[in-house]
Parts: sequence; C-alpha cells; structure tokens
Amino acid sequence: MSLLVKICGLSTRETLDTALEAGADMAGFVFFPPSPRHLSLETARELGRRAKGRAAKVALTVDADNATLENIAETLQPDLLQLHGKETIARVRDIKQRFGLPVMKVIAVETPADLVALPGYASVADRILFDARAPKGATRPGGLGAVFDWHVLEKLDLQLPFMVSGGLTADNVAEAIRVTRAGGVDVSSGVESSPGVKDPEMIRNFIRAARAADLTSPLSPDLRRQPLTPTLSPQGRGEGEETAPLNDMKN
Ligand SMILES: O=C(O)c1ccccc1NCC(=O)[C@H](O)[C@H](O)COP(=O)(O)O
Repeated sequence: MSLLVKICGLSTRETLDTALEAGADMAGFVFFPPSPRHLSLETARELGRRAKGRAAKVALTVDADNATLENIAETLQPDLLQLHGKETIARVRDIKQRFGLPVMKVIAVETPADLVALPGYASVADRILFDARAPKGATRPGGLGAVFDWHVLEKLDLQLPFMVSGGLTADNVAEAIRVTRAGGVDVSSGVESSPGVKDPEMIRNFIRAARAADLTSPLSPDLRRQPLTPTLSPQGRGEGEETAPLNDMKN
C-alpha cells in the first residue's frame, strides 16, 4: 500500500480539481462553521459529485450531532468520517454503527501522555489521524498549521492505519514520514496562501514532495535498507493495510 495523501479543507472547484489531478488520495471537506474552510451543504453536494470515483471523500466534523452528520452523509456521500472534536470512544462507536461509514478519529498530540487514550479509540475507529494539539484559546481544534513533535510517535506500535498532520508543508513532509513512518499525510494550511485560500502550486508541490518521500516506493532508499516483509510493523501500515477498502472508496 503506498502512502496516502490527503488535501484537507478544499472548498472550490478549481482547487479540488488541482488536488485530484495531482493525485491526492483523499479530499477533505470541512463542516465546522467557525472555520474559514467551512462548506455549505450545497457546495458539498457539488464538490462531492466532482470528487466521486477520483479520491476518497472525507467529511471533517467537530462534535457534530446526528442531524448534522445525516445531512452531510446525504449531500457529500463521504467515504470516510473524520472526527476532529472531543468525541468519546462510545460516540465514535455509535457514529460508525449509525452511519455505516468508516471513521478516522483524530488524536491531538503534544506530549506522549496524549497517547494514553489511543488503545480505546483504536478499538473502535478504522483509522487514526495524529494532529497537533491546538493552543488554548484557538477558535478551532485543527487546521492551524501547528506542528507537533513527531518523535512522540517514533516508537508507536499501532495495528491500525494512521496518518499524520499538523503544519505539514512540501518542505517538512519527508521528515515527518521518516520519523513517524505514517501510512498517510494530511495537509491544509501548508498548501494555502492565507487561511482558507488554497494555492494550486503549493498543492502540487506538496503531493510531489510526499510521493518522493514515500517509504513504500520501490525508489525509496530507506525501503531498500529494510526487509520487504508483508507486515511493516510497527508503523502505520499494519498487517493487511486495507488496499481494497480504499480503492472501494474511490469508486
Ligand atoms: O481546517 C479547519 O479549519 C479545521 C477546523 C476544525 C477542525 C479541524 C480543521 N482542520 C484539520 C485539517 O485540515 C487537517 O485534518 C489537518 O489537521 C491539517 O491541518 P494543518 O495544520 O492546517 O495542515
């Protein structure tokens, strides 16, 4: 399974097309009114149709209630729900069962202590996204371009696919992949000229840089130094990483 690249906070036809043409695996759409990337349901319907079959559509919500999730599920028809709030383990389980969609739970990271709740979430979620913990007083819990110490994840032994985000850019994504060995990377601010305004050239550069750093690529010097076993445990691409389901998402 090659590295997954997610471009988050897409809100226009033009930048969505850029991300799709540049080969993004996941297109993230933000449903959080205080965010500069918040989408109306009408726009979500249009962008969702555009992305269908070309990338997995990811709906990002923050402690959303069932009615909000129902509207999003109906209009965007997402392939994955990204839960970016303070959803409890029980709530993650409930959302997954209620909507019959795979769920990616976000874990906010600052120190190793932030990983204490990880096993519980890993038992109910389909995928984990490690993002930088937002500073106190922030108006949103993510999409701030804040970086966390990737070394916190260095010795992680997680039998679930995971992605890393938080302040990634074309310049630092290779190092983030090297340190964390994540199966995917996610970016928003790092491909914007100002909050909420995506820059096509930055999107292309980010995807190019992430692909060049992909540890699973046959061209990767790092991989050449490793035994090619089916399980690249402990990092990110757990046994049987779900190639098929992700391909399904794109259909
Ligand atoms: O993008 C937002 O405005 C946002 C609002 C509320 C919760 C999360 C939000 N964004 C998260 C993301 O876009 C990504 O999943 C990721 O955290 C990347 O963020 P960035 O540091 O901006 O690259």
